[in-house]
Amino acid sequence: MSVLKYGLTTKIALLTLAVALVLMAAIALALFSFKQYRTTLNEVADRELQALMTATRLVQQAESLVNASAMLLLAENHFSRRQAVFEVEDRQEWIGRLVTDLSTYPGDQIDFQAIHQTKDELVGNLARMNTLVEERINLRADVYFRDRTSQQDLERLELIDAEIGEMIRANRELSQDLTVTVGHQVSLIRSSILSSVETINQGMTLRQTWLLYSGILALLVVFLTAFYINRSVVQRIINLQRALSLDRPRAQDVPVEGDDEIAWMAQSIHRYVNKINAHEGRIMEMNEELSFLATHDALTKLYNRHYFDRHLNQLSQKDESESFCIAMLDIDHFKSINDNHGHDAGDQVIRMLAEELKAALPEAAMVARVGGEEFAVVFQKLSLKTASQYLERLRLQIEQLPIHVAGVDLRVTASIGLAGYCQDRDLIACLKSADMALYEAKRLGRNQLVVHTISKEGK
Ligand SMILES: Nc1nc2c(ncn2[C@@H]2O[C@H](COP(=O)(O)OP(=O)(O)OP(=O)(O)O)[C@@H](O)[C@H]2O)c(=O)[nH]1
Repeated sequence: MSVLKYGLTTKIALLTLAVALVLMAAIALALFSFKQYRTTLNEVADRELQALMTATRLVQQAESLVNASAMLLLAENHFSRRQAVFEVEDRQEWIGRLVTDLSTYPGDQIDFQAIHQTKDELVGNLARMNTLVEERINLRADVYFRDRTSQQDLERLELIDAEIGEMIRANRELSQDLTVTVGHQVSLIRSSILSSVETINQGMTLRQTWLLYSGILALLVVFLTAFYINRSVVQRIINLQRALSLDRPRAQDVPVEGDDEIAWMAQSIHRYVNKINAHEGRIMEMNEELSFLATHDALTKLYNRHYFDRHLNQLSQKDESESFCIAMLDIDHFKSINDNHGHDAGDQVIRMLAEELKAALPEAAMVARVGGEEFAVVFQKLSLKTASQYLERLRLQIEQLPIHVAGVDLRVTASIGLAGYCQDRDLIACLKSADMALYEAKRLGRNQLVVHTISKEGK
C-alpha cells in the first residue's frame, strides 16, 4: 500500500499547496502592483510635475521680460539702457532654456513650434527696441546737451517713440500669447497627470478585484480543506471510535471503506477485532469447559465430589423444611474387573453404570461420582419410600445390565445405602448414615439396598 498513492497525506498536502499557491499569487500580485504604482507615481512626479513647474516658471519669466522691456523703454541714458538690456537678455536666456526644457516633454498635443516662434518674435522685437531706445537716447542727447535741434531729429524722435509704443503693444501681445500657449500647455500637462492617475486608479481597481478574487479563492480552498478534513478524517475517526466504544465491538461495525491511511488503520482494527472476538469466543468456550470440568467428572460427565460437597453445603443453608434423602452406591468387586479385564474395561463399566443411573433416577435427583467406583445421589422433595423404590429398581437393572467390554460379556452388581428424613437439615449426619447403610449392604453380602432412617433422637 503506497502512502503516496491516494493517501490523506497526499490529498491534504495538495490542498495545502493549493492554498499556499493562491496566497503566494495574491502576495506576488500585490507586490507587483505596489511596484508598478510606485514607478508610475515616480514617473508622474519626475516628468509631469517637472513639466508643470517649468511651465509655471516660463510664465513668470515671460512676465519679468515684459517688466524688463518696460525698464528698457524708460531708459534715459545708455547706463540705464544697458542695465535694462542686461535684465532683458537674462530673462531671454531663461525663457530660451525653459522653452528648450519644455520641448523635451513628450506631449504630442503641445504646439512647441508656436512657443518657439512666439519666443523668437519676442526676442527679435526686444533687439529692435534696444536699437530704437539707443537711437532715441543719442538724439535726445544731441537735442538737450549739444543744442543741435533740427526738425528732422524731432520728427525722427517722434517716429521712434511711435515705433517703440507699437513694439511695447506687440510685446505685450506676444507675452500674452506665450502665457496663453504655456497656460494651454499647463492644462495639457494637468490632463496628462489626471490621465495617469486615472490609469493608476483603473489598474488599482483591477488588481483590487484580482486580490479580492484571490482572497475568496484562498478562503474557498481553506473551507474546502476544512470540510474535507472533517468529512474524511474527523467523522471517520468518530465513527471508528463509536464502533470501538461498544462493550463488545463487532468487526462488521468497524467502517473499513476507502483506500487511505484511516481506511488502512480501520482494516487493521477490523482484523484485530476479528482476532480478539475469535480469541474471546475461544476463551469463553474454554471457560465453559473449565467450569464444567470444575464441577463434573471427566469420565462419566456426572457431577464430581467437589460439586456434590458444595451442593450439600448450599442445601444445608436453605431454610426449608422439605425432606430429602441421600444414597451411596458402590460397584461390587470392581477391583477384579480391573484386574481381569484391564483398567480401560473398568472405565467403560463405570461409564455404563453412570448412564444407567441417570436414566433410571428422576431428573430432579442430583447424581455425582464421589469416588473411583462410588456414586452419590441426593433426592429432594421425594419420600424415602419412593427413593428406595427407585434405587431398588436401579439395583435390579444393574444386575441385569448386559455389559460387553474387552471382548467379553460381564455382569456387575452394586450395593446401595440410603438415608433419609434427616432432622434439622443435618446433611453430614445424613451422608454418614448413607455411608453406614452402604457399608452394611456390603457386609450383608453386596448387591442389595439398605435403608437408614434418622430420627431426632438418632438412628
Ligand atoms: N478402571 C478404574 N478403576 C478405578 C478407578 N478408580 C478406582 N478404581 C479402582 O477401583 C478399585 C476399588 O477397589 P476396592 O476399593 O478394593 O473395592 P472393590 O474391589 O470394589 O470391592 P468392594 O467394594 O469391597 O466390593 C481399585 O482397584 C481402584 O484401583 C477408575 O477411575 N477407573
